[in-house]
Amino acid sequence: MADKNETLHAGSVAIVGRPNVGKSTLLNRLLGQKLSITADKPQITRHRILGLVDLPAGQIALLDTPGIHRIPGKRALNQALNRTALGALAEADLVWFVVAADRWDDEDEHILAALRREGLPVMLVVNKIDRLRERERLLPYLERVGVLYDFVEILPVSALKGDNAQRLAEAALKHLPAVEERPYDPDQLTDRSLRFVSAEFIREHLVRSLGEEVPHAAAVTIDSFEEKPTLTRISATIWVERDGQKAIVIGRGGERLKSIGSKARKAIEQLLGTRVFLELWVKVRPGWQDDPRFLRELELEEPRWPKT
Ligand SMILES: Nc1nc2c(ncn2[C@@H]2O[C@H](COP(=O)(O)OP(=O)(O)OP(=O)(O)O)[C@@H](O)[C@H]2O)c(=O)[nH]1
Repeated sequence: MADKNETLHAGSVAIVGRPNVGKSTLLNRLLGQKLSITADKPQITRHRILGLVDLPAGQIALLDTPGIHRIPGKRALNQALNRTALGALAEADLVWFVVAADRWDDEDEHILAALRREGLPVMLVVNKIDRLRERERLLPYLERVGVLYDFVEILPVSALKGDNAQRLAEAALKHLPAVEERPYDPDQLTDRSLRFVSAEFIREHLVRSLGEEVPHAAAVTIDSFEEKPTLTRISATIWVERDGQKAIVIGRGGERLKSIGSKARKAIEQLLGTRVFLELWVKVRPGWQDDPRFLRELELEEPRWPKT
């Protein structure tokens, strides 16, 4: 229950923005823990990931979403990513529209047009302020973009360094519905299974260790996941579209696959709090990005948040 004098607020906030703008980094920063995968390559987030932020004044169900592309192209995967991102808006009470402090382009414009159509309250989150070499450029930028929409608030932040991140969460709460009680279990981090998050951590290290082309052609599924008190045994498959990509992922003498496995294992051990035995396989599945059944296997269908 809320204290007598304190009003609790709770609700969902969708984090939207173009690819690579820092949405997942912001989610992880506010959770104080890694949940959503990040990389220095666009379009890494493929799912709607929910992370729960529990604060003294309330709770925020943060919805991280795939970067929205202006022109998604013909591939079923890309279209599904855009649908997922825009679909999160239907669940949201408030939107964080994330843009970069040093750039505003057509893709931002396109997303803003979609937000206008939805008519939800929108906070403009101007990220990566740590990258600005000349700080005096920030104010004119904020003035210029601030008039493009009736934003409920505009906040410059650095998701990477943490500047203003806490203020952003506190400011968002004020725009969420007042509630009698905390709707979520404060100990619950996400609506995703540990199995799902583990597959994502493997994909993160895969993406990080490869060049530009293969990451988008790669997917990860978990074949088995056996939890024991001190050891978790995981067997997973990395799917690619062509034999050449399989060879790249495995690397000379299996070195690359070994390194991906070792980094992913450490990340999963942190998440699970147990030792992890991780077995990785690489298999070819031509055209998986256009195979709706396989996309469903990858959980591109959204789960529902289990209310407590
Ligand atoms: N300098 C700086 N870099 C940042 C900041 N926030 C994120 N980044 C970097 O930007 C890159 C992309 O970050 P992500 O969080 O993966 O971006 P995203 O918007 O989730 O990307 P998509 O999955 O493509 O939608 C990573 O290399 C981050 O480390 C920031 O505040 N400052």
